[in-house]
Amino acid sequence: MFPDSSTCYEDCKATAEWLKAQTSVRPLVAIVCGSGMGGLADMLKDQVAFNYKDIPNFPQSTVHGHAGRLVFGTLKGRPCVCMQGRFHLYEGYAIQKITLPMRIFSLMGVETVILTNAAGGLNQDFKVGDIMIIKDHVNIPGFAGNNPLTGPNDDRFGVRFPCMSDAYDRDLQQLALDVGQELGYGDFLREGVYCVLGGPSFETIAECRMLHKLGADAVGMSTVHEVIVARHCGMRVFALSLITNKSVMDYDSEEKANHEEVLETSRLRSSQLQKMVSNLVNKMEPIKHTNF
Ligand SMILES: O=P(O)(O)O[C@H]1O[C@H](CO)[C@@H](O)[C@H]1O
Ligand SMILES: Nc1nc2[nH]cnc2c(=O)[nH]1
Repeated sequence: MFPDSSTCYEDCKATAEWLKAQTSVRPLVAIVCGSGMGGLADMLKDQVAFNYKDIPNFPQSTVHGHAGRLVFGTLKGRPCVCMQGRFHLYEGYAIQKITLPMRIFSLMGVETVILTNAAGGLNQDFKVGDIMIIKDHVNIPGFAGNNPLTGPNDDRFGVRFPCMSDAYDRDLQQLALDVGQELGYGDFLREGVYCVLGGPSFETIAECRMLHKLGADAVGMSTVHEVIVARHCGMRVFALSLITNKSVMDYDSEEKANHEEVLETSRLRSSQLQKMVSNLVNKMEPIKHTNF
C-alpha cells in the first residue's frame, strides 16, 4: 500500500538531476502520449531521447503502442519533454511508481502537463475518432483507496489534501476548443468526463451502463493518477481522450472492444492530434517564464 523507497523525493531528485546532466533542454511542458499516439513525440525538434531502461528509477513500458522513450526537444520553439509510452496500474506497478515521471518533471521545472489517452466512448453522441477535451474525472480505483498520494505526504511535493475540483485548467480547455475550431475540427471535438478503471479487462455491458449513469462520457485505464500527482506538485494540467471505440452498452451488439482497434483509431487520428497539441503549445500562455 505504501510507496516503495524508489518513489521518494531523493530518488525523484536524483533522476531529475541525471536527466538535466544528459540534456541542455529545460522543459516547461511535458506531453504524455496515449496508446498508439507516440507520433506526438515526432513533432519535437532537436531531439534528445532516452530509453526508459537507461533512466535511473524509471519503470519500463510493457504495453504494445507504448514505445518506452523519453524525448526532449522543442515544439514551436518551446522546450518540451514527451513520454512516448506511459505506465498503467494493470502492468503491475505500484500506483506511486506509474506516476513517478510527474514528480521528476516537476523537479525539472515543468509547469504544464498535456496528457493524452485512448478511451471508450460511453456518451452515445460520441463517435469513434472524436477528440474529447477532459473537463473532469471519476476515479474509480480511488474510491477503493488506490490513490497515488496514499502513504506519508512529502510537503516538498505538495499538500496532504490537494483540491481536485480545479484539476483541469479551464483556460487551457477553452484554448484547446478555440484551437480545434480554428483547425476545422469542430465536427469531432467534444468535452466530457473521463472515468478511470484498473483494467486490463475491458468493461462489461452492465459496467458501461453504470459508468454512463454516474456521469462519465469516456472510460479508460490511465491519466487520472498522473493528473492527481501533477496537481499535487502544482503543475497545470490539460488532458484529452481520443474516442477509439464505442463502449458496448447493448446486449444485441456484436461489437467487442479490442486493443487493435484502439491502436488503429489512434493511427488514423495521429495527424490531427499532432496539429492540435502543437497549436495548443504554441498558443498557451507561460505560467512564470516569459522567455519562450
Ligand atoms: O490510456 P492509454 O495509455 O491511452 O491506453 C488505453 O488503451 C489501452 C486499451 O486499449 C489501455 O491501456 C487504455 O488505458
Ligand atoms: N477501459 C477502457 N479503456 C480503453 N481504452 C481504449 N478504449 C477503451 C475502453 O473501451 N475501455
